[in-house]
Amino acid sequence: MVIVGAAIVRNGRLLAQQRAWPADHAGQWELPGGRVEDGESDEAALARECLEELDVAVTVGGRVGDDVPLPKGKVLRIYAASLVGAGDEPRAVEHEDVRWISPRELDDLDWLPADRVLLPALRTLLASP
Ligand SMILES: Nc1nc2c([nH]c(=O)n2[C@H]2C[C@H](O)[C@@H](COP(=O)(O)OP(=O)(O)OP(=O)(O)O)O2)c(=O)[nH]1
Repeated sequence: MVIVGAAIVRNGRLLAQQRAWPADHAGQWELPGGRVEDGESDEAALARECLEELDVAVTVGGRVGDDVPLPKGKVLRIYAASLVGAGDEPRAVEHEDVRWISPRELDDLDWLPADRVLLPALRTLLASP
C-alpha cells in the first residue's frame, strides 16, 4: 500500500503538519498526505488529501527521494507540490498544527521516523530555485 506525501514549498519553506493522533504519534510532524485509494493515481490522492487536511488546492510535481518502507508493508512516497493560489493559507483541519519550516528548523522538528529519512532529499528540494 502506498502512502503519498506532499512536499509543499513556498518562499524557501516547507509545509509540515503536526499529528493530533494516534496517541503514540501525537505531537510528531509529517507531510500532508495519506493512503492512495483503489483506482486513484498518486497525484489525485495527494490533491484530495491536501484539500481534506489543509483546505487548499495543490499542483503536484515530481518525486522527492526514494520510497521509504513503513510498518505493515506500506511505503511512503513524496512528491513536490505547490499551492495553486500563492496567497492561499493552509489550515489544520484535522491536525494539531501546520507550520512553514525553514531549512534551519528542519532537523529540530520531531518528525515521524520515515519522514526523518527523507530530510536530506527535502533539504535539497528547498535549496533548489
Ligand atoms: N500522511 C502521512 N503519513 C505518514 C507520513 N509519514 C508516515 O510515517 N506516515 C504514516 C502514518 C500512517 O501510518 C500512514 C498514513 O496515515 P494517514 O492517517 O495520514 O492516512 P489515511 O488518512 O489515508 O489513513 P486511514 O485513516 O484511511 O487509515 O503513513 C507522512 O509524512 N504523511
